[in-house]
Amino acid sequence: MHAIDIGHVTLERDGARIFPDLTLRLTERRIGVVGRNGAGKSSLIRLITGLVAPQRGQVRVNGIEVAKDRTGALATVGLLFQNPDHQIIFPVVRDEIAFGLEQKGLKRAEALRRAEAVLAAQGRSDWADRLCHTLSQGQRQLVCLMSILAMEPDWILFDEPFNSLDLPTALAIEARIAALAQHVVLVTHDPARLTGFDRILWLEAGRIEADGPPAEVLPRYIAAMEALARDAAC
Ligand SMILES: Nc1ncnc2c1ncn2[C@@H]1O[C@H](COP(=O)(O)OP(=O)(O)OP(=O)(O)O)[C@@H](O)[C@H]1O
Repeated sequence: MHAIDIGHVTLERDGARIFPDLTLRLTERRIGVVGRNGAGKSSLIRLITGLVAPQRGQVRVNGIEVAKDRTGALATVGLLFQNPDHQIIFPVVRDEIAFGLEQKGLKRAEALRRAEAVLAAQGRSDWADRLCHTLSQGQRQLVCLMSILAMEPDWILFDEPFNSLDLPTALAIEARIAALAQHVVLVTHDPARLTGFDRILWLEAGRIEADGPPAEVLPRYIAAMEALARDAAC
């Protein structure tokens, strides 16, 4: 069963209480997360990947307690950061994609073979020997996505993947996300990217302000943000 289970989670970081008591069960294929700056969206993503551990409560993804079983978590959940340069370690594309597979225990030759298979599946075989820093930001983001796809996780999380991309590149990344077979959780400030999604979570100061289908949640969210913008303009 594909499910993210967050049970009575309290999360504090450096003394700041981010989630006082969060309970959520997520099973849909396409889940969008919206909210203002500081609402807790990135913290939620970090909890689901197991990069931060809650002080109280549990986070399980497909039954794996992600903060404790790091190997299980890496095989189950992949995270695409907003900035590919926070993710890319290796100079050459093929090595970057193979790295996670080697971490997973694959022999180097097999990891490289799989990296090349992922590049071929994405129509990017010619990138294998490219230096990552010679690719554009959108292309580097695709390298990060391919590194995740190589790991074959059941869930892929995206933390504001469209920021600092031009419109055609953002649309291309959106189309790639739409085509993924995996379950997706996508954090974005742009509600237009979430219209076809199954479920939207609206976070507000560490609480769920609204949770439901896009047609129900997004118009309320947009209206609230427009009201805040009007107030700020006065
Ligand atoms: N390491 C930390 N130490 C202390 N406070 C933190 C830490 N990380 C996040 N916070 C606080 O937790 C709250 C939620 O932060 P988070 O980054 O999850 O929000 P966000 O919704 O992703 O915001 P943004 O849209 O600006 O990226 C904020 O008030 C932030 O200041």
